[in-house]
Amino acid sequence: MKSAISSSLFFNSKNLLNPNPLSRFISLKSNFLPKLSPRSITKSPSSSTSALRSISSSMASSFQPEQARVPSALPLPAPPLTKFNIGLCQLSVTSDKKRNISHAKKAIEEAASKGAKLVLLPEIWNSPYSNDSFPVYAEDIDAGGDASPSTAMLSEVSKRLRITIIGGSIPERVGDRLYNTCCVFGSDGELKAKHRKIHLFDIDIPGKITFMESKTLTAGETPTIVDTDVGRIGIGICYDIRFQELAMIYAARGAHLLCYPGAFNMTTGPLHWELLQRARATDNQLYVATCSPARGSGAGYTAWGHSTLVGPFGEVLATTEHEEDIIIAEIDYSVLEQRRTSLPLNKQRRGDLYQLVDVQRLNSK
Ligand SMILES: NC(=O)CC(=O)C(=O)O
Repeated sequence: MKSAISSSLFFNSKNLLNPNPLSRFISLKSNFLPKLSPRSITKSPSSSTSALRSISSSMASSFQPEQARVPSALPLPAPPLTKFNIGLCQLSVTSDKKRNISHAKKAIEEAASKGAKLVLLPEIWNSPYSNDSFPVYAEDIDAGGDASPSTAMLSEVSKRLRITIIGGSIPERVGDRLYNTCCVFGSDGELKAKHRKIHLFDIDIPGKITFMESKTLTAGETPTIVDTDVGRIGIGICYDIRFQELAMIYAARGAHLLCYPGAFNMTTGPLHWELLQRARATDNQLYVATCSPARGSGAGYTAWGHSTLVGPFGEVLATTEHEEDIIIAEIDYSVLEQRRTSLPLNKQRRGDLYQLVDVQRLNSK
């Protein structure tokens, strides 16, 4: 792996040994709290009101937007490319792994031939999405070659076509553990980052959907943000999109774009899929791209489909229905600055009232 920010900038094994990773934050945070004199702590209601007034005036004077994210947000880096096309390959997935790999390869080639410089694949595109299938289809990604035909294909195609690929996800085997893993390949064919789904999808809505990824999978332990030829990209897999703190951490680390390979379902998809993408994009004023498998007939798990690109104002820029499709859409990072200038959320946060702690980055200091 070359330039995954998660491992190069922010990882520090010495600090991970700290038994209380939040201890430094707790002492930091106490500096932001208004100081209460013993006289302002009283049982009388009227005095409480005046104590509250004095708290709020002291807060107003300690307005510290730059402190709302701990450590403070990094400036948005200049991307190597301001404007480019992204390709979202909404693929049909079968139980034939060889077919899935050659099918994905053709779709990537088609997206590149239509001008995509970045291609995003769906969650679990080389295998059916089921706990029975994960162990059977899992690959040893680190061993590579014959042990991981899916990622060998991604590496070959990204190098040959000189494009960046966010390789959806596949089941990964590491010893006796299985992960739901997304591999990012640079335009030189090198594996730049590997994201293991951090939040496992365990859901039980009686009569609608029950699925327990934790029966077979192990959760990943690190956020993944990676510098590529097409900007700084934060990665999440499907259920990870529900956890806004992850997206906020990526934004604070200077992400231009968040990519979520995902396979929402027929119960949550109609209500939540687009809503969550637009929320992550609007709150963080960046691009969000998602890619789902196509809806397969007769499959045990029915994917919602609707792969989408959302802009930094929460606008749906491109989307599709549930069948197989390849979406080609333009990303223009100059819009990020425009949006952030006209609606400067980053300068308006109330660091004296609430804070987001990036535990990994804090520990690496
Ligand atoms: N499949 C997932 O990981 C998530 C999902 O379908 C949901 O959150 O709903």
